[in-house]
Amino acid sequence: MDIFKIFQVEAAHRLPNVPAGHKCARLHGHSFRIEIHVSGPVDPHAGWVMDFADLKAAFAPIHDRIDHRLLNDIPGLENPTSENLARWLWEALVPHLPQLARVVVHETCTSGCSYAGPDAR
Ligand SMILES: Nc1nc2c(c(=O)[nH]1)N=C([C@H](O)[C@H](O)COP(=O)(O)OP(=O)(O)OP(=O)(O)O)CN2
Ligand SMILES: [Zn+2]
Repeated sequence: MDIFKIFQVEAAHRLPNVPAGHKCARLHGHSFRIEIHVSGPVDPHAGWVMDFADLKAAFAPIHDRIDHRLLNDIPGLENPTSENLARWLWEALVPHLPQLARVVVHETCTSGCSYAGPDAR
């Protein structure tokens, strides 16, 4: 079964590799909505895959690294597209959360990215 928790991150970015004149080359900010999904069996006694609180605790140090930051300043996020942010989040989180199944980055209300790890297409 797959469970998830949603986190809100306020952050600024600019995209350095877009074509000349692209609006996203300018510094701007987003209220990123980030879904962290884990999957596994439902423990028959607890009745859950894992405690949502443990999921929140695993994400907390990463939230601190990106919230109210300029993403371009963070090593590995020099080109902070949704795709690169999703991959960066995966790599930061998976050592602490081996049940990680998917990272979804909602950059705006209408745009985002879903990443299920390097073994998925
Ligand atoms: N594949 C990607 N394309 C774009 C990314 C990205 O990370 N991956 N990022 C941007 C910009 O950062 C921009 O902030 C978001 O783009 P967009 O969805 O075009 O933003 P709008 O709010 O203008 O969208 P509308 O729904 O058209 O109003 C650009 N592209
Ligand atoms: Zn943007």
